[in-house]
Amino acid sequence: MKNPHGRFSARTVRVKAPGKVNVSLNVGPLRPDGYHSVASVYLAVSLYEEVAATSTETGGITVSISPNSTLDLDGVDIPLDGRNLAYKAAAIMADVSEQATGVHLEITKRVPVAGGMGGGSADAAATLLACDALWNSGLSREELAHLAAELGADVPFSLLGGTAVGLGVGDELSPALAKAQMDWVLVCAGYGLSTPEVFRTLDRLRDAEGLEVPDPVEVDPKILQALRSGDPEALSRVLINDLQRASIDLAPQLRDTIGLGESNGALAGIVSGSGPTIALLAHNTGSAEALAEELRHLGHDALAVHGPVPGARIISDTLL
Ligand SMILES: C[C@@](CO)(OP(=O)(O)O)[C@H](O)COP(=O)(O)OP(=O)(O)OC[C@H]1O[C@@H](n2ccc(N)nc2=O)[C@H](O)[C@@H]1O
Ligand SMILES: Nc1ncnc2c1ncn2[C@@H]1O[C@H](COP(=O)(O)OP(=O)(O)O)[C@@H](O)[C@H]1O
Repeated sequence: MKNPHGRFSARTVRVKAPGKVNVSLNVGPLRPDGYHSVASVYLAVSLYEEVAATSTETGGITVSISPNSTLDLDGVDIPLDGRNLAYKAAAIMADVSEQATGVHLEITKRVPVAGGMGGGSADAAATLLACDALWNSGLSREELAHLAAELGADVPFSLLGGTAVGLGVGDELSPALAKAQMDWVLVCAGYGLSTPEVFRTLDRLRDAEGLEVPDPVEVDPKILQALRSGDPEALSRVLINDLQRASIDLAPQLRDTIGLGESNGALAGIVSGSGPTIALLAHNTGSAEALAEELRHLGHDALAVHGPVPGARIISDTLL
């Protein structure tokens, strides 16, 4: 953007986007495109990534990680080049924006990396929205969701937020009703699991059993009833994640973490997405905070969160 003196003036748009927990995740067969058909109920939770997109005069896309990130990123591999999901999001927005400039993306990481909570997807969703504002692209939410689906199966949900059923590869979303806030404790592992490897492990375990894989996959209506009624006890009885056995096959200690949470008052525990983050459902906010405190006392990285929360949104827009 040019100021009244014809000089370039930079602008920063800051967007926050939530991580997610899969309250249910049913996995169908492997499709010819390398993806699995899924039926999932997504819940956006109060752990947010932030992306600050600043226009630059030099052109090109650069990415950095903010020192305000709350994660311990020592030894964690986050590519800062064209493999970064935020970079990819800015690149596809630049392709469709007449007023695209160069852009620097500063990412504040709070969602565990390769944790099964869609942190990279949240960065991509936040970047789509930030670049749309920065470059006055004027895309509708629907058009942004379409671009989001090109970036990854989980990206459209981080744009939408709330509670939603995801079909297809998880990108065909329909909002679901949730009457009340649900309280959870996230237990973060100090390592990541690769999503494709977890899916491959599930296929291997299923092949060895020789049982038929459900096709098409469907969401259990009891999940939606429990969310509609806002009853955490009812929800705790129907949580399901088909990937959980594969994540536990790769990281057997996850079973103990779920057991520890349940023996310390959680209603139920589940692996979030492909893991290794464990999501423990609590009775209410007070019991979630007490459980997180107890697990931290026992040496775990535990955090109380709630959901549903809204999807990606702009938090500031500043001319520098
Ligand atoms: C498992 C889930 C559950 O919400 O989340 P995470 O645990 O990654 O957060 C998602 O399905 C992950 O979504 P996302 O992380 O966006 O996946 P993508 O980047 O699109 O795909 C990475 C790889 O995962 C596998 N994949 C992903 C989605 C899907 N429905 N079937 C698959 O088989 C494919 O091998 C694909 O190449
Ligand atoms: N912006 C990003 N943040 C984190 N990881 C990213 C990002 N862009 C690309 N990646 C790569 O994607 C992998 C999975 O990322 P992430 O979204 O954190 O996990 P998950 O798919 O389990 O939710 C990481 O291991 C990393 O190599």
